Amino acid sequence: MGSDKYIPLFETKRARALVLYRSFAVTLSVGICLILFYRVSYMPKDGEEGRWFWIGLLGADLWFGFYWVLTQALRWNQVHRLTFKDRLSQRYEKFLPRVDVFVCTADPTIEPPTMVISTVLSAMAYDYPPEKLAIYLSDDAGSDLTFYALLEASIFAKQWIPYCKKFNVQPRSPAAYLVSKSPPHDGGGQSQTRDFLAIKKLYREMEDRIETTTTLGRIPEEARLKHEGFSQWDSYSSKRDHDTILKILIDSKDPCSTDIDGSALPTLVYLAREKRPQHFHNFKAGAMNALIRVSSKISNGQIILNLDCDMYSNDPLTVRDALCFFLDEEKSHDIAFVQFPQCFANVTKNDPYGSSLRVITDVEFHGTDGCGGPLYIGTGCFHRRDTLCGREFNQDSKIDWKKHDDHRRQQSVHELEAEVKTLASCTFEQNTQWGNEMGLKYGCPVEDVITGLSIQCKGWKSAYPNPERKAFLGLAPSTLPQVLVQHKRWSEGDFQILLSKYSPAWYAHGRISLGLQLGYCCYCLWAPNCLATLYYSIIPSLCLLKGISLFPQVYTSISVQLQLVLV
Ligand SMILES: O=c1ccn([C@@H]2O[C@H](COP(=O)(O)OP(=O)(O)O[C@H]3O[C@H](CO)[C@@H](O)[C@H](O)[C@H]3O)[C@@H](O)[C@H]2O)c(=O)[nH]1
Ligand SMILES: [Mn+2]
Repeated sequence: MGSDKYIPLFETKRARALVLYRSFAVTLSVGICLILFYRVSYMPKDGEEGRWFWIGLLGADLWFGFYWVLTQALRWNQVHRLTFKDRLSQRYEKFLPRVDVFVCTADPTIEPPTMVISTVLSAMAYDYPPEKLAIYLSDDAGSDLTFYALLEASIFAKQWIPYCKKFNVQPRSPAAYLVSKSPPHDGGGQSQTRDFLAIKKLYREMEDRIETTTTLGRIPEEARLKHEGFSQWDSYSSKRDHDTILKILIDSKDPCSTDIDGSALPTLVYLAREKRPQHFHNFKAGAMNALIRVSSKISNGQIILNLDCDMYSNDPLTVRDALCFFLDEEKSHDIAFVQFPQCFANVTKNDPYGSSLRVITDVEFHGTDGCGGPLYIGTGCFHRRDTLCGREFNQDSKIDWKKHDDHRRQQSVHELEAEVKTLASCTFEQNTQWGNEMGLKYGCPVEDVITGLSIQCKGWKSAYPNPERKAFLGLAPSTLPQVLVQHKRWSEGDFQILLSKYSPAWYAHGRISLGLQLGYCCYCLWAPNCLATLYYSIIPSLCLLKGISLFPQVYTSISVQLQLVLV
C-alpha cells in the first residue's frame, strides 16, 4: 500500500493559457483607462450642450471599470481539479465515511413526484456501499402523493439498483436512462436488451400509477390500506398546518431490506417537517436544518450531499470524486465543502436566456477556486457535517477517517421514528443557534451563498471539481418569466448579503482572501450593475436623437488608439 509515501488523492492545476488571458486583461485595462481619459478630457464645458449626459456617462464608465476589476478576481487565477478515485479505493475502501443525501421538494404540482423519485433513485444507485448511504427526501408540501411516489420508488429500487450495477448503467436516473428504445450502451448483448425491456416496463407501470394518483389528487384506498405510513395524514389539515410526518421506508441495517439479488439497500427516509401557520418555516434553509437534525439520529453521515429535487445524479462515481477532496492525508484538513457545477439537461442550443450559466460554471467558479474555493450554490454540494453545523477551523479539525466510527442504534425503527419526529417540530429551534450559527442561515433569499460565505469566514476552504462527465443535471428555467423571477431572487439575495452582517466587503475582510472577497462582491453587485447598464442603453440613443455626440468619430486619433488597444 506504500503508506509511508504520501500519494495525493487530488491534484490542482493552473488553467491553461492563463498568461495569454492575463496579457489580454492588461491591454483591456489600458483600453478602459483610455476611455476614461477620453471622457474626462473631451467633456463639454459648463453651459455647453450635453454636459450632464457626459457626466452621467463618465459615472457609468467609472462603474463599469470598477466592476471589470472585480470580475478579474473571478478570472485571474483559474484552477482545475483532478481526482484519483482508484487511490481512494485502494486506501480507504474499508473506511469510507457514511454519506447522507438530502433531496428537497416543495410542491407536487410544480415538481412532479415522478421527477422527484428519479432524482432519489439516481442517488440510491450511487456506486457506494449501501450500508453507508442514506437518502432523505424533505417534502415541504407534506403531500401524500409524494410519499406514495417514494413508497413506489422504494419497491422499484429493488430491481433498479441491481440492474444499474449489473450493466454499469449511466445515468442512474430511470427517467433519463429509460427514454431510449434500446440499452444506450449496448455491450451486454441479448441479456441486456431483455433486462432493459423488462425494467423499462416496470418503470413505465410505476410511472403510470404515480401519474394517475397525481392527476386524481388522492391515493387509491387499496394502496392507503397497504402501508401504515399513510395513517400519518389522518391528522393533516393543509400543507401549512400539519404534524411532522416521518417514515423510514428502507433501513439499511434491517437484514430483510434487500434487493432482488439479496444485497443491502441504502436507507431511505421521507420527512415532512411540522408546519403551523403561526411559525415561519424559512423555506429550503428550514427544511435542510430539519434534515441535518433528523439524519444525525438515523444515519449520521459525516458527509452530506444536498440536491434540488430536479437535479439528478448523472455519474455514479461522483461521491467518490468528492471524497478525494475530504480524505486526502495532507490537503484535506481545511476543506469544508465540495461544490459541483450546476448543469442542466434542458438547455436549448441557442439558450436565448443564458440559462446554462456557462460563464459561471466554466470560467468564474474556476477562478474562485483559485482564491480559496467556490460559493455554495445550494445543490450538487458535498459538506462535512461538522462544518455545516458551525464548526470553526483550527488545527484539531482534521478528521481521522480510518478511526472506527460505528453509528449504533439501540432502538427499533418505530421507537427511532417517534424520537426523531420531535427534532423536526416547529418549536425545536426556539432559543437555539439553528439558522444563525448552526446549519443553513435564515432570512436571505440565497441562504446557500451566505451559508457558504460564513463557513469560509470561519477559516475553511472549498473545492470545485468540474469533471468532463457532468456530475449532476437539473432543469433550468425555460420561460422568460421563470428566468426573470430566478435572476431577481439571486440579485436581490446577493445584494442583501453585501449589506448583511456577513458582507464580503467588510466582515469577510481578513477572513477570506482578497481575490475571493472581490469575487463575492462581483455577484453581490449584480443588482446595482443594472443602473449603469440602463443608463448606457437609454441615454446614448436619446443623445443620438438630439444630435449630441458622446463617442469619438471613427477616424480621430483617440478613436484609433482606442480601437488598437481593444483589438
Ligand atoms: O420552502 C421551500 C422552497 C423550496 N424548497 C426546495 O428548494 C429547492 C430550490 O428551490 P427553487 O424554487 O427550485 O429555486 P431555484 O431558484 O431554482 O434555486 C436555485 O437557487 C437557490 C438559491 O440560491 C438554491 O437554493 C438552489 O439550490 C438553486 O438551484 C427546490 O428543490 C425546492 O423544492 C424547499 O424545500 N422548501
Ligand atoms: Mn430550481
